[in-house]
Amino acid sequence: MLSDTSIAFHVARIAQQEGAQVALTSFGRALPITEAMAERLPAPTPVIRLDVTDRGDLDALSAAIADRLGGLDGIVHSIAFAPRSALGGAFLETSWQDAATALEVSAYSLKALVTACLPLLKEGSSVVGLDFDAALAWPGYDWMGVSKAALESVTRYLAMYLGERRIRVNLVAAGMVRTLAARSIPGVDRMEEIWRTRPPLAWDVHDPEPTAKACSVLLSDWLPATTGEILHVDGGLHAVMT
Ligand SMILES: NC(=O)c1ccc[n+]([C@@H]2O[C@H](COP(=O)([O-])OP(=O)(O)OC[C@H]3O[C@@H](n4cnc5c(N)ncnc54)[C@H](O)[C@@H]3O)[C@@H](O)[C@H]2O)c1
Repeated sequence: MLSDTSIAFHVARIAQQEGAQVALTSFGRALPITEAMAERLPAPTPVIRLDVTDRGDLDALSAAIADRLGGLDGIVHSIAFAPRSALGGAFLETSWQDAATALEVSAYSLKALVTACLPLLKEGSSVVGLDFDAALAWPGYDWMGVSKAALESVTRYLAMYLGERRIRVNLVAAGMVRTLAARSIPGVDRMEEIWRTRPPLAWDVHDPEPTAKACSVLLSDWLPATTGEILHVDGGLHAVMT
């Protein structure tokens, strides 16, 4: 998480209010920011270093979690990144290298994170990722949109391969939430306008709570037979043509 607008901040807050113990991950220059944000959460929250593209960080992850929390019942993947050239309308010019960075950090990382944590995950564990509806092409979302389509597919494959261990893997496809990452997408004003005017249920881009609550439900044992699912939390926008 990069600020108290981050979706992950609110997932952590609600999970703690519901009785969960939570650890956060962060890396590089964001690490001290995440540590400062952790202080604002209702309960003590360790921060573990993790760059999802760093093999060493991934290899050290399960031992660090076991050390700080003693075990693991759930994972929230709230991670995405695309280089500037992969967003904002330059889709036809984006190099493979920049597209590959978006795909690795935003989609392959779900597999990397889950397998790194696998020694700790047990029957009934739940993995939840943050998605942005990839059934459509969005103005300016470009290779991040392609990465979300990949994330949706990675989720279905993880659901298939982890089902026999009774580990669930699902996504929350959220509507626009005004976070630092969202504000950095060129053309985001047009996207926000879509959410201000078109969903059947009124949608507030300043309110991450509906998204965070849905993550908590998927983390809990209230949906024990649901996996490989994409739960839309977007005011119903995905379902209508208005
Ligand atoms: N904000 C929205 O409108 C919206 C809507 C739907 C889905 N989402 C998704 O929600 C998730 C969280 O986004 P957010 O809007 O809260 O923004 P955010 O900037 O708070 O979260 C993105 C996080 O990704 C992390 N990250 C980037 N590269 C990483 C790497 N190599 N290793 C580890 N972590 C890395 C950043 O540190 C940051 O904490 C993302 O997957 C995003 O695509 C956001």
